[in-house]
Order: sequence, then C-alpha cells, then structure tokens
Amino acid sequence: MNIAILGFGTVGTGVYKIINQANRQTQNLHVKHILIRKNKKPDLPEMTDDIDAILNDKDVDVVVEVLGGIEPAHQYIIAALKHKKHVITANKAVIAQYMAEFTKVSKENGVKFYFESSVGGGIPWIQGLERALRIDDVNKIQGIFNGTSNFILDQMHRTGEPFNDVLMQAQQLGYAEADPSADIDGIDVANKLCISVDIAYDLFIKPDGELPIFGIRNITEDDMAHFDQLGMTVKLMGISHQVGNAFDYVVEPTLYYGDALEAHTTDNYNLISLHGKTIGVLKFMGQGAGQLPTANAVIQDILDIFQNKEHLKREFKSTFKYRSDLTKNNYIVRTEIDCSQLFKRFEPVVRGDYLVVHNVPVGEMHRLMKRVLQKDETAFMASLPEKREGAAK
Ligand SMILES: NC(=O)C1=CN([C@@H]2O[C@H](COP(=O)(O)OP(=O)(O)OC[C@H]3O[C@@H](n4cnc5c(N)ncnc54)[C@H](OP(=O)(O)O)[C@@H]3O)[C@@H](O)[C@H]2O)C=CC1
Ligand SMILES: N[C@@H](CC=O)C(=O)O
Repeated sequence: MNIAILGFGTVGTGVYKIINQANRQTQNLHVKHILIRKNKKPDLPEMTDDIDAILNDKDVDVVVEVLGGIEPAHQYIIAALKHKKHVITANKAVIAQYMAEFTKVSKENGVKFYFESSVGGGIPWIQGLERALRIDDVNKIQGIFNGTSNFILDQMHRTGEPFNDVLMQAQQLGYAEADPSADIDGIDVANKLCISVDIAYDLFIKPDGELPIFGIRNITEDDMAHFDQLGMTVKLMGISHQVGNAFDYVVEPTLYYGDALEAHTTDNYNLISLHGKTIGVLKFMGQGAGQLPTANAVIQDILDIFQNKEHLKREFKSTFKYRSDLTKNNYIVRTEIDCSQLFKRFEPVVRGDYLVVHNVPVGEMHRLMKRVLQKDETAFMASLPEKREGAAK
C-alpha cells in the first residue's frame, strides 16, 4: 500500500518512523511521497513540494494529511478524495469545520475518510465510540481532550512552576499546536468535542457560534493552591449531554475531587468517557498528544483501510437542538471586580478571594463571565463537582 504524507512535522515524521520500522502488520506499507513546503530543501528522496504530482500518481492509495490548519488542508483533502485516494487526517481543526463535506465527497468517490488520531491522539476513542453506537445511543460525552492543557495543569499542580514555563515545555515535547492558543483557550477541545458529538448524535455541528468555551489562559499558581486546599484538581473538560430532542456542549475548567479518575489523569494523557444505556460509563485513557502515539493512531487507520475494515456510516440526520440551559452547575469565580450583583440570582457566596455561585445554567454562566472579562481580563472560573457530605464547597 503506497502512502503520501502531507506535512513532515511532529506527526508526519512519526508516521514515517513507524512505517519504516516495518514491524508486524506495517510491513506492507510504503511511504512514496512526503509533501514539504515550497522553497524547503528536500532531505529525503520521498520529499516533493508538488501536490499535483502526488494527486496524479495512480500508485498512491492513501493520503495522510498532517499539515494542520484549515487551508490548504481542506483543499488538499477534497482533491485527494476526488482523485480516489483514501484520506486519513489528524487535523481536528479542519475536520470540525468540514466533516459533512469530507464525508459526502468520500462517499461519492468510493474511498475512505478516517480520522482516529484527531481526537485523543493515540487513544482508540473514535473506534470505541463507533462500537458503542452499534448497540446504544450515546447521550453523554465528557473528556480531557487536550494533552497540552492537561500537561500544563498537571505540571503546575505537581511542581508549582508558572504557566508560561510549562507551556514552553509542552511545545518542546511536540504536544502543542503550531499556535498554542488553540490549546490553552479551549479551541482544540471544542474541535474534538464537536467531532465526537457529530459521531455520537449523527449531527453535524461546528465549533463556532453557540458553543460556550472558557480556557485555562488565566489560571494562576494561587488558583491551583486554592483548589488543592479544597481537595480538588482542575481539568479542562469538553462535555456534552443529549436529553430528548435537545443537546448541550461546553468547554470549561472543571474541578474534580481527588478520587475521580480525571484527577489522576496526568502529563499529556487524555481521559474520554461516554455513557450508553446498556454499556453504562465507558472510559478511554492514553496519550492524547505526542509524536508516536498520534502516528500510531494514524497507522491504525491505514491498516483498517488495508484490511477493508468499515467504520460507522454518518448521515447527519438528527434534528437535536442546542439548549444552553440543559445543564446547571455551581461555579467558583476569581475576579478583582465585585460581581455579586451580576450573579445575584445564583446565591453568590464570597469565600476569601473567590465567589461561589450556585445552580447556574451553563450558557448563562459563560455569558456572565464574558461581561466579567470585559472589566477584568485576568478573571478565572471553574465548575464545581456535585457537593458531598462533609466536603468543602
Ligand atoms: N502533535 C500532536 O501531538 C498532535 C497533532 N495533531 C494534529 O496533527 C496535525 C499536525 O500536527 P504536528 O505534526 O504537531 O504539526 P507540525 O507543525 O509539527 O507539523 C506540520 C508540518 O506541516 C508543514 N506544513 C504546513 N503547511 C504546509 C504546506 N502548505 N505545505 C507543505 N508543508 C506544510 C509544516 O511546515 P512548517 O514547519 O514550515 O510550518 C510542518 O512541518 C495538526 O492538525 C495537529 O492538530 C493531532 C493529534 C496530536
Ligand atoms: N495540541 C493537541 C495535540 C493533539 O491533539 C493536544 O495538546 O492535545
């Protein structure tokens, strides 16, 4: 099976390395072309800067898109599908925007479009979700979907190092996006949550407009110490529920008690859960970012194509509507401004430097926090877990 890799950065290099180890079932895979940027000097014989040469090469069976970003990734994926090449991508940003188009064009051309590595890096999450959907409706998804932000929060918690130092380490380790603001501002989680929701509810939604997103850019060492005193650990979560004809989704920092599995998800690991009627809660854990785990998931997709393994068919026929008040949470807020008035409907209680508000519809909380951020751009918030007997809240 002949493969063309578009983009030779962290993931592209990983795919090349694993294929060239030719171990077990990868022995029949062969990298024929690697697309590099124009003006870049090729340092491997497979390298070319000519996308048309790749598209027009009849011997290329699979195109692996790991350029990142929206264009030209979108354009190249569509062109490859139209040239009857199977496409595999790790690029969640482009999938979240164009999942419906990619699905349609791949069907029309009788080729596969697979993207296991785009959500959860090396974790077989898409495959697990698709398997669950063979039997159950999945009506809740919740996950630590971003390796970089998890690495940052975990390192800050364990070592007390400042945010920017830890972010730099995540970049050096190959976990972060080319623009790491996608990791720390929750955009990457939003992309992955939307892809998961697209599959779970058979509903195509884009990560813009109504999806409430609050990232971890503003978290401080003092916040971490405070949460620690409360016996809690903070994680950046993507969460969606579906009830009747409605669904909701949110990306926000969330506190967990020390005995929750989420609290024990360290380093670049992700932990993604689904809920189905007969399976109950199913959790998937593994390295959510990094060269080899991500490349491993890319190659699993290539092997699925090689072995003619079908994935779930998507039709996007559901008519569920987004409801911003489907879930209500308690939240802890840190801001220098007095916002008791703003939150007066939600039983605000001042706890030292923090304000705790109760039973706030998620969409409303994010609208109110936007107003807080206009006056105090350093403000931070996190949702609180269900109260337990005798636990601090
Ligand atoms: N790193 C990870 O852990 C994971 C990454 N992903 C996704 O995989 C994709 C790739 O990520 P990653 O490998 O980390 O990113 P990198 O930035 O390391 O690699 C991308 C490579 O593609 C090159 N490139 C970009 N645009 C073009 C173009 N138009 N023509 C030719 N080459 C181009 C870049 O060149 P240059 O350096 O010159 O810009 C770079 O070498 C992204 O979509 C990312 O979100 C998914 C899961 C995990
Ligand atoms: N930047 C992403 C890479 C994998 O998707 C992350 O940190 O999770």
